This record gives sequence, structure tokens and C-alpha cells, in this order.
Amino acid sequence: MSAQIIDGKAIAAKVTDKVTEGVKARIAKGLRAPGLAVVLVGGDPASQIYVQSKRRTCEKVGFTSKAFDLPDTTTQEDLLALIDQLNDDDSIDGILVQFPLPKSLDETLVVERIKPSKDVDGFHPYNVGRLAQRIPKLRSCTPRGMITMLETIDVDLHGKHAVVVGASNIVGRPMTLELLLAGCTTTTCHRFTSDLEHHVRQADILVVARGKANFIPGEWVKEGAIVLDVGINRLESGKITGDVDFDTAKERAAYISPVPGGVGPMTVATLIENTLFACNEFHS
Ligand SMILES: Nc1nc(=O)c2c([nH]1)NC[C@@H]1CN(c3ccc(C(=O)N[C@@H](CCC(=O)O)C(=O)O)cc3)C=[N+]21
Repeated sequence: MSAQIIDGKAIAAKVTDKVTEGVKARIAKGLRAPGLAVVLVGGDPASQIYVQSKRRTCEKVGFTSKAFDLPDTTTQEDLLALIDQLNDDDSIDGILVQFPLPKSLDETLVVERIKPSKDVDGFHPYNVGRLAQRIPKLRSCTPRGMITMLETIDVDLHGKHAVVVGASNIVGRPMTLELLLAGCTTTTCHRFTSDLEHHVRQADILVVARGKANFIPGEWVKEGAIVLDVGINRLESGKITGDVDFDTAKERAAYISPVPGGVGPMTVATLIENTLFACNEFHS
């Protein structure tokens, strides 16, 4: 049996269509369009591609998108001053500062400076804490996007064993919190996990955010599992691949998300969804 492929690109398109409707509804009521500020510091080529895709999607759904491209030499004070200015700007509902930042800048200070109501990445400790206490407001885009993917599958998550491989602040940890909120029993694996294979083999829901091609062999995937692959690894051939050995995993899984065309597009769609939410809920 071969798994059903979870088409992240198609699900993301549905999400952004819904946001387009939401923007139109605002305009029809005489309200302003939502505004997203996208801040990029330095010229990392991968970041430039992601940022472009976010800006393009903003325009497609009718948002006002403000681009800030700052040089590598930007100081901490300069960046914090820009965030203060955007926090006070009534035409801006969401502030996205693309990560990773150049090493001279402190990502924690930056995240904590963004007003929680404009934190459309869902990285601020306030928003992560809300999720941890089952009262989410703005939710981290990649984890929330994966929950949207799971909602398209006819499966009851209650009591399912979800195993998350990776414990980063932006994906692994908030994904564990999302799955816990959804009623799963959760296991989080990380660099100190002693028997990764044992844990992965137990997973009804397997989420992998490790950043290493073919990190999870298909034979480890439980028969009938749902597999969500967050990895984006560029091979020497130029091809992009995930963290799971897709070809063998798809023979065992019931559902599996591909790379590209899986979780990645959902991240962008959720950012857009979060910006409309912030606009309607907090700023109007
Ligand atoms: N403040 C901040 N927020 C982020 O959300 C954030 C960030 N920093 N830094 C980098 C990561 C990475 N990320 C991706 C977004 C879209 C795709 C995406 O759309 N990928 C496509 C294309 C892949 C490709 O061709 O490169 C796909 O998987 O099909 C991937 C990765 C957001 N991130």
C-alpha cells in the first residue's frame, strides 16, 4: 500500500483564498487592508527567496506589504528602533523579522521587542505561553500550518501518539504544544534522545524537523502512520528533499507530506492567516 500524499500546496492555496475573502469583507465594510512588515537583515540567498515568497503572497491576498531590507552592518539598536517604529505604526498588523539574523544580533531581544499582538510568527514568549496554557492567540506558523494539514485528514487525534523529532523554538517545541492541545500523547525527541528509532517506531503521527536529508529511514515508520516532514535540504544536485526517506516511508505510512510542496507552503499561508487574525482581533 502506498500512502496518500498530503498536498500542502493545494491546502495552502485554500487557506490564502479564505484570507482573500476576509480582506475583501474588510474593504467592503470600509476598513483598511491588513499590513505586514517583512524585515530582512543581510543578504542570505535562502532567506531572500523565502522573504520574496512571503511578500508575493501578501500582494496576492490584498495586504499592504512593507519591505525593509537592512544591511549586514545593521546594529542591534537600529533593528530595535525599527521594531519600535513598526509597533507604533497603525497601518501595520504583523511584523516578521526573518531568521536567522547575522551573528552580531540577538534574536531573543528582537522577538521580545515585537508587540505580542503583532507577533505573526508566534515566537514571542507571551504567544508561546498562551499556547502552552491552552489559550492560544497568535500561533507559530509552521506548527499551526501542520495542524491545518492534519485537519484535512479524517482522523481523530485524541489519544494518538505523536512523536516530534526536533525541539527548536520555532518548530519542534511549539509543534509538541499544538499536538498536546489537539489531544495527542506527545514525545519530543532531540539531540540527547538515546534511542530515536524506538520512539519513531511508536509514532501514529510523526513530525520530523531535524534538517538532515534521509535522517529517518522508511523502515522506522509505523504501518499506517501520518508523516509530516519539515526538512528542507538542498542536495548537491540542486534537488530539494526532506528529512524522511520518502520513497520507503510512503510504502508504510497512510499519509505523508512531500518536500517540496508539503509543510513549506503551509508556513507562508499560516503567516498570512495570522496577519488577518491580528488585524481583525487586535487592531481593526
Ligand atoms: N521569522 C521567520 N519566520 C519564518 O517563518 C521563517 C524564518 N524566519 N526563517 C526561515 C524559515 C523557513 N521558512 C520557510 C517558508 C516557506 C518555505 C516554502 O514555501 N518552501 C517550498 C519551496 C522550497 C524551495 O524551493 O526552497 C516548499 O517546501 O515547497 C520553506 C521554508 C520560513 N521560515
